[in-house]
Amino acid sequence: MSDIIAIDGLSKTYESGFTALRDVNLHIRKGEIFALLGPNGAGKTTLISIVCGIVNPGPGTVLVDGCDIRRDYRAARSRIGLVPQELSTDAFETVWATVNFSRGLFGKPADPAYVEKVLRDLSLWDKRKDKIMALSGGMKRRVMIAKALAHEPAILFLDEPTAGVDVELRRDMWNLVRGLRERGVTIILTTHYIEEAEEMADRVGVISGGEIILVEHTRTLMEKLGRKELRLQLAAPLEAIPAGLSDLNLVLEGDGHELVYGFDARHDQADVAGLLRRLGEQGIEFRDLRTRESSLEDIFVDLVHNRRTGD
Ligand SMILES: Nc1ncnc2c1ncn2[C@@H]1O[C@H](COP(=O)(O)OP(=O)(O)OP(=O)(O)O)[C@@H](O)[C@H]1O
Repeated sequence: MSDIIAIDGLSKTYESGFTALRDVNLHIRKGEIFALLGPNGAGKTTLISIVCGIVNPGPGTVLVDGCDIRRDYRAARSRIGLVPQELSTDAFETVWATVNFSRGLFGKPADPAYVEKVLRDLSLWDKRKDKIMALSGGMKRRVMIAKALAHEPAILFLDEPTAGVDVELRRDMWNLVRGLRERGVTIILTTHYIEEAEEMADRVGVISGGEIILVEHTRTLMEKLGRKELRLQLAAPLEAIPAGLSDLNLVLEGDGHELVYGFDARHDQADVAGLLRRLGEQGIEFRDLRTRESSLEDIFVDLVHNRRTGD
């Protein structure tokens, strides 16, 4: 896959003197779903806003489908649809007029059939004659997406697309994102719902303190950094881990009722059978056992935390 966005050596210091991005290098591949994860204030919106031409870039280069965002601003911008975090649209216009106007802004000829399809995909067709101000918050968000798609962009940025939206809209949103990807649209999203990134994204990038600290295939990341856990519900509570088992990575939880064995997903041949045998030798019985793999959320929290504490 070729790169549709190439960010190299990008930094950004706001007029206040605050440096929001430091030497960011990030290449997004054509047709992928890329999730940008980071704690509040990490620089996600700043990065997206620079690529979309809303915030002035600092040093470094950004190419969008080969177009330099400074030298070739209009061409670069025309490749992009942006669904911002905040709703911003002309409240007095109808849905139909708003979406068609957005298309016109990019110099695209009118295409009512295309706009109809976008509105239908977003369950907005019945609302096309309604004024935006008369719509519910969820419907307004759908309009923001329709606006972003109006000029048939090759790249769609979704900044916190599902923050505060209901389950139905979330589901529609992800169906839409999958449909767009099938048509070759590249999707970059920021999200606080890490399980969504885990489910949706081909690759994830983690940003913290204005620096990209990791970019990885979602699955590889889970395999590389994920941990597995075996949880045993004990028949009788233990006060402490028996000395004979102290060489194992065991933790007691639930007032001594639960024994947790943690091991690296990389070595998933970890000796579970050996552990169970040794428990038997110690006379420790259990009623139930469960395994759990760490989620992307666990991995993310570890990464950002380690970065902050310098581990
Ligand atoms: N116009 C500005 N002037 C000065 N500082 C700014 C400006 N815009 C953003 N910042 C600062 O830059 C940092 C990064 O902000 P940004 O909005 O990019 O983070 P974010 O990762 O999108 O966070 P969130 O998840 O909270 O939306 C923050 O500390 C913010 O206060």
